[in-house]
Amino acid sequence: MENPLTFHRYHGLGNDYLVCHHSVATQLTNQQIQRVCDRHYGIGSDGLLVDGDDGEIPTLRIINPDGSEAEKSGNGLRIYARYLFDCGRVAHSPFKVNTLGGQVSCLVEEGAHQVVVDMGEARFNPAALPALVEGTEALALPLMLGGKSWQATLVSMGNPHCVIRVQKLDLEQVRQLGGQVETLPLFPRRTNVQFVEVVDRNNINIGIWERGAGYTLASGSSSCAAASAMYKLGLVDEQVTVHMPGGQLTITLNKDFQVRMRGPVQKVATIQLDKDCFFDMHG
Ligand SMILES: N[C@@H](CCC[C@H](N)C(=O)O)C(=O)O
Repeated sequence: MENPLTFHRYHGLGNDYLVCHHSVATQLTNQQIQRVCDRHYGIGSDGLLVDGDDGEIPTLRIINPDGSEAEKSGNGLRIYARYLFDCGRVAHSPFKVNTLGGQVSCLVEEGAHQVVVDMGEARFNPAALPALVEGTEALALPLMLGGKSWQATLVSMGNPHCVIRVQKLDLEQVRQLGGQVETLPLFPRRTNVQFVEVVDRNNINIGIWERGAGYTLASGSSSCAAASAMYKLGLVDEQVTVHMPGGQLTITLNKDFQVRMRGPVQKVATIQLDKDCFFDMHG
C-alpha cells in the first residue's frame, strides 16, 4: 500500500514549504510536525501548509517549523495557489482562499510560475498585531537592541510585523537581533521582523527574521509589511520591488493600504515520509 504521508515541496524565492492534505496533518502530533520540518532529522522546511479543502473556498493553515500556527503567509499563499492549480482545482482565473488572517484573492498566471495575491489591508493599529503599545499607530517606536536605539513601524498583514528602518542592510545584524525582537514582551504573540534599507522610491532591500522559523531567504507577508511601512512613512511610491537574499517580489499598494503581491513559485518534489523518522519520539 502507498505511504499515506505525502508532502509536496515548493519554494517561493527560497522560502520553502511542505504542502499536505489535512488528512495527513491530522495523523501527526505537533511534535511530529516539528520533526518533519527539521532540516537534519526530518524532511526540512520553513513550515507546513495544510490544505483544508472541505468547503467551497479552499482553506490554508500555516504551521511554523516550531509548531506554532501563523495567521497568514505570502509565500505560503502563492505556493498553496500553485498547489491548487497543480491539483486541477483552480484554473487561470482569480479564486479565494481562507486563512486565519482573513480571506485573500489569488491568481495563477499563465505558465503557473508567477502568482498574484491580493493580500488584504496593511493595518498599523498596534492592537491588531497584537503589540502592547498605546495609540492607534506605532510608526517610529523606539526600541533598544544590542545597546543601540532603533525605530520600528508596527504592521499587521493578518500576521504581525515589526519593520525596522536602517541606513544600510546588514544580514548578520538581522541574524543577531531578529530573535530578540521576535520575543520582546511588547509582542505577546511574538512577531516577524524586517530590517529595511530604502534604495529609492521603487526599491527596498530587506532582511527577514520570521516568527517561529528564524532567518529566512524571503517572505511574502514581510515584503508586504515592509513596503507598506515605507509607503506610510512617505519614502516609497505605490509600486515597490522588494529585494531579499532569495530574490524579488513586486508589491503594489493603494491609498487605502490594500496590498497586492506578485512573485514566483517553483515545485521541487513530492515526498513520501517514512514514519521511522519518528522512532525515538512519543505520541
Ligand atoms: N514565510 C511567510 C510567513 C510565514 C508565517 C510567519 N512565520 C508568521 O509566524 O507569521 C511569508 O512568506 O509571508
